[in-house]
Amino acid sequence: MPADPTPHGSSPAGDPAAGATRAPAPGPDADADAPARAWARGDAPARLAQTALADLPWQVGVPKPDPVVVVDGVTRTFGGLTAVSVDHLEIQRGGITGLIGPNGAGKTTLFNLLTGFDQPNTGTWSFDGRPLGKLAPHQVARLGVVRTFQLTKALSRLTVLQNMLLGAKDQSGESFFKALLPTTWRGQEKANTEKALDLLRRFKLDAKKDDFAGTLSGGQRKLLEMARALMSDPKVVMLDEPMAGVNPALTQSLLGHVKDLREEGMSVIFVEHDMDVVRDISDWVVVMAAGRVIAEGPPESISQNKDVVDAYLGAHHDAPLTSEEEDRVLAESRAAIIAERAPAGTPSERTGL
Ligand SMILES: Nc1ncnc2c1ncn2[C@@H]1O[C@H](COP(=O)(O)OP(=O)(O)OP(=O)(O)O)[C@@H](O)[C@H]1O
Repeated sequence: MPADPTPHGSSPAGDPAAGATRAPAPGPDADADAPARAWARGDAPARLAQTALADLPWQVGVPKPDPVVVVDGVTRTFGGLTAVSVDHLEIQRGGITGLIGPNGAGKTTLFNLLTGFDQPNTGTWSFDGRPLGKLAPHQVARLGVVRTFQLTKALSRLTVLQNMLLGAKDQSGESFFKALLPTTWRGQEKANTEKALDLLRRFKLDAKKDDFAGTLSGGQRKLLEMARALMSDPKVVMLDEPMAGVNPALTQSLLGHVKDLREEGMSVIFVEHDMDVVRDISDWVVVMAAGRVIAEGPPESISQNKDVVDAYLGAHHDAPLTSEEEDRVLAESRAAIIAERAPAGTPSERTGL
């Protein structure tokens, strides 16, 4: 579903035309110690993330109080096309960050780069201060950054439980030395199976554990992907369009699961086109267009941002046509039909008109 950039919230800046670089300065009562006090009070993670982000200016590249992922100068080109060009981006620890943007903005490519599924032309990025460049996906996952895919990658010919076990951090065959000690890996396998079954219960997939993943519905596959991602005890979970193709009944359940990840202390970055979902669960929203980050801020700031509205309108292919556009399309169609009839035969012979 294409994102709807129409304003829904109200901007503290009071300026609906505020562009990406015209973010409000921190308010007079901006309080640098607020996040630390919130931690000390033992506030719920959702509240902590919101407190940490509350007084930040809505500025592209704005430093976060406690960044878990930091991206610097990352570019990726395909031939002449610059798919990603991100100067500086920080993701706040413990928050849910929504990554939005029109089709082709570079969101999935950025996900691919950050998780080792693709390599950039330039740039560096880090997780918890540790550079992640040049690492393979399984190494990135082992460090604590996992992802799901827009089109789910559940292996159809494996059972649900087998799919889960593939997500486990310590596979029995992973280490040659462990494989030489059957008791170690049997114990590990048992622990992994128990963990998988726990997660399947939590995601209400336990009754399907012996079914082939190929028999699951689209929504159930999304749940399976999320559950499998949790098998490796990640710190950062990156979800690529987790709600796409999911029926409304499962949407609420998926949204609940995403919020639960934050409650358990994980940082979530998710790509989503449905702005209702973005508004509902994001603590912070990053907007990309044509490979660049064009805006950042809390959800209510985004639909007010002129650059964001322009980016979406520029790419909004399914907006209703204006009457001028309708006339133009009709004229082009008529011209095409006439051209088609011209070379040979009568209209009825060629087109049935
Ligand atoms: N492997 C590739 N080869 C060539 N071009 C690519 C490749 N992968 C992505 N692109 C191009 O890079 C640009 C960014 O694509 P990307 O899939 O990252 O966008 P997106 O924001 O995730 O889009 P969507 O919301 O439609 O999934 C697009 O123009 C796309 O066609």
